Amino acid sequence: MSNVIGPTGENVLVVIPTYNESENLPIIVDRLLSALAGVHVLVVDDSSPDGTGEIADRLAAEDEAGRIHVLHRTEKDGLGKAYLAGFTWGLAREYAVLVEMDADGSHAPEQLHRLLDAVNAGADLAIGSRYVTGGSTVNWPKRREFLSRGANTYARLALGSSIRDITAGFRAYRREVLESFDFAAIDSAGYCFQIDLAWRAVQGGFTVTEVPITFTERAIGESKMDGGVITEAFLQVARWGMDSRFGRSKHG
Ligand SMILES: Nc1nc2c(ncn2[C@@H]2O[C@H](COP(=O)(O)OP(=O)(O)O[C@H]3O[C@H](CO)[C@@H](O)[C@H](O)[C@@H]3O)[C@@H](O)[C@H]2O)c(=O)[nH]1
Repeated sequence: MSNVIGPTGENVLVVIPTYNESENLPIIVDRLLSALAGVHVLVVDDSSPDGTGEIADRLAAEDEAGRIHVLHRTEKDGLGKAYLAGFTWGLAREYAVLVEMDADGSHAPEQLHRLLDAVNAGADLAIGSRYVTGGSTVNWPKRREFLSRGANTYARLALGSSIRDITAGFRAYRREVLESFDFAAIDSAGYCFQIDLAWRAVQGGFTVTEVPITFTERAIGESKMDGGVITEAFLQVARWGMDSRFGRSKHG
């Protein structure tokens, strides 16, 4: 399979969802464009009260190369909906690969090339994984790691999937993978969106590869994880597991 990505990330759109990330956003965008000067960035902001959206607009105006774009949404509507809006924007343009990355520095832009290398080597979906050999977490509270590992074990068993870090939020999709999904049928709002899309890719017959990354707990701001996110993931995964066991519709 031919390389679709240029040496400094040309043809790649990095979608960054933001809610109250005013301090983190300038840092992450600077790190990203320093690491890979050829990528484009799309910030999807849900009218953050702390002014993240305005900061994103300023960063976009200041980047003479026109690599930074901003999508403003009217209210906080969950990670999944923010990504779907970002993907829709990206798929309407020429990008060959669309990347998911958090704004808070948990995902190191300096490691993005690992995901892009995997795509160039043939992966349709490359997942930056904490739970394969070489992957790790730094400063993550024990409670969060326990929850994350538990969610991954549960998803593996319920779905019969072999992906070690199916909840990971640092990943690169070939555009064809996203084009194959019916976005209108994707109703996962919170972090189970990550499981949802990875499972759709597996069921669609795409090649999913995990590459090791280091996940570092945010230094600034707060996680948006809450009880609703956990309950949604638990129920959705149970439903998808049953669907797949009983041969019902592909997904969702
Ligand atoms: N636009 C928008 N952005 C949001 C929303 N909720 C969260 N975000 C943004 O999504 C990113 C991840 O949110 P966090 O709240 O920082 O996530 P986390 O708790 O650190 O969770 C991480 O681990 C999860 C479990 O592995 C992952 O599923 C998740 O993607 C993320 O990597 C951040 O950039 C945050 O601002 C929302 O409703 N709308």
